[in-house]
Amino acid sequence: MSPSKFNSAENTSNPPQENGIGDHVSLVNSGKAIQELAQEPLLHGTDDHLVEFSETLRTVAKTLRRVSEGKASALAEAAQWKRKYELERARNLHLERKGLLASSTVPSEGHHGKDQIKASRNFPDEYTRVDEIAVQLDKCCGRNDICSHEVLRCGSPDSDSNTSQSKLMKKASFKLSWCCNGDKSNQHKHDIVSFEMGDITTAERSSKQISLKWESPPQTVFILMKPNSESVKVLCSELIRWFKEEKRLNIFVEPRVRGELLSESSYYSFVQTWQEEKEIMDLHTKVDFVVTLGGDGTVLWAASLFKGPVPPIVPFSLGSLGFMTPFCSEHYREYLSTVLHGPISITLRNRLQCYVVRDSAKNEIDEREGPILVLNEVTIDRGISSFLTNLECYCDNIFVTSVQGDGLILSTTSGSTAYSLAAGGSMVHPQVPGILFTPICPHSLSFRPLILPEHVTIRVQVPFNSRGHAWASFDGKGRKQLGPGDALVCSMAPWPVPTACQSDSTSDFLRSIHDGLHWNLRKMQASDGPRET
Ligand SMILES: NC(=O)c1ccc[n+]([C@@H]2O[C@H](COP(=O)([O-])OP(=O)(O)OC[C@H]3O[C@@H](n4cnc5c(N)ncnc54)[C@H](O)[C@@H]3O)[C@@H](O)[C@H]2O)c1
Ligand SMILES: Nc1ncnc2c1ncn2[C@@H]1O[C@H](COP(=O)(O)OP(=O)(O)OP(=O)(O)O)[C@@H](O)[C@H]1O
Repeated sequence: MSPSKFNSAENTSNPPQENGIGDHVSLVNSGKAIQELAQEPLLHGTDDHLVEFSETLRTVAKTLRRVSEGKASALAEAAQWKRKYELERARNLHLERKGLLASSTVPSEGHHGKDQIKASRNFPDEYTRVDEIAVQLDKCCGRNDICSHEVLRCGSPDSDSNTSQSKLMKKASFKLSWCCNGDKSNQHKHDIVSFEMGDITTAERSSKQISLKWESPPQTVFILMKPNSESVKVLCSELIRWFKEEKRLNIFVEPRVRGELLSESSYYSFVQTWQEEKEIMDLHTKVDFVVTLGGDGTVLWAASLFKGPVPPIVPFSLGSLGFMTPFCSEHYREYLSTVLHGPISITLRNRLQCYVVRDSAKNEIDEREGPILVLNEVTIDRGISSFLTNLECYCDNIFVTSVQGDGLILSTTSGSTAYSLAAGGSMVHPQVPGILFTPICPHSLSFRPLILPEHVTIRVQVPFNSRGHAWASFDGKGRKQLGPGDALVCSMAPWPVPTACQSDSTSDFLRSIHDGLHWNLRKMQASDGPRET
């Protein structure tokens, strides 16, 4: 074997030149040398080492030849693709310029049209060329189906054609807005997203922390207290004196409470109340804020007095659980001074409005009776009946399911920690907008609770073939019997209950599930013991 051949074989392993053509030439040369080397007969001699060395060299030479052949074919293929790419691009350019020329000849297009006509005067030569190219293109990629029009166009680096391309590539514009079922007017429609280049982003979030800031000082307070509690009565009397003497507020109480106060002392004669039930309807127009002294039941009671808008409620805890009562009564002066001064965080608690529709009313909701508003939940159960309830449920007139069991709870998210929780429903932050659909003891293994969006209307119907009656109760009160054919229709009410927070909505919620329910309380595992290796 001659040293020159050694050298040429070695040269093939040199890094190829950057330039594609030079690269190719050096590959061809080294390829030849390799071929010669590979065809050289095996050395026959006495030295075994030399034979072994020669064989190794032949193997290396063969491998190098395969590599060089592969690279050459890859280069050829790349060149073919490049040409196809250029042909396709030229064709696109041609089509687009043709389009522009056509639009520029329309006289009503103003000065833009003139510019485009001027620019198009430079085209003819290129047109002839691109027309030729287009013919070739039809032959190559048109027939073989290998060019992607869109992909090539997006990847085009040609800055001249960028404007016209972006015109052709522009995304269709659209807008999103809230719309109400059956609402033909545009009254309740407004944009919910900001639209930028067709990308959707939320413009506002419904569960923001809400802050209340008084624009004029509050003047009237309504104090509500749970009945039959001596400690609550004592606190109520103390609070009334403080509001009157320190804060110069007008004070409203329930008629029962005013009677109790007056039986104690005539001092309380300034305390106001109402004579007739219908006056309660106007209460929200007279009262700036409400103070409740009791447990969650007193907050529910307070909310139930307001059939329309509800003033902000400041709930003091004098019960056992107190999910909705974050204020400790011992520090009432401090808390109430902060409330009077503002700003304060509030939780806007949604309520459900419920209508009982009798079969005899032919499915017509009697709006005159007004809805029953609930802060926690409406429950439809079997009452004292020993039969399984059978309730047909519809959501926006779409059949959801038949509840066969003890009943169904339709709960607000505030009520999610009450009866619904006991029936296996999830706990939900009170500012999450939604309606919980929780079965009570369903006679089915697969009936999991649901959470439906706030905007739906739910209808729970007692079927005509039902064996028994059902009973609806509202925040655990005011039971109404539902016979076969009767229904309960329920949707989100427009009047939420604003309750003052001790810190903020989320901290108060988390504190109440920790302190009230001891949620996920478990002794921490000791750090000593077995470890993963
Ligand atoms: N099995 C149950 O858990 C069950 C049964 C019936 C009623 N309730 C609940 O009782 C409520 C009526 O309350 P009440 O005080 O007038 O009756 P109540 O005196 O019988 O008290 C019921 C308990 O539920 C608690 N509660 C009320 N609302 C709550 C809420 N939003 N989050 C967490 N706990 C809450 C109260 O603090 C009280 O401890 C109903 O709305 C219903 O949710 C629960
Ligand atoms: N002003 C009121 N008038 C009539 N009933 C009321 C009034 N305030 C509360 N109630 C009712 O009294 C019951 C008990 O009230 P609440 O839940 O506030 O006290 P509690 O039972 O001592 O508290 P907890 O439930 O936390 O142990 C509830 O059913 C509630 O509806």
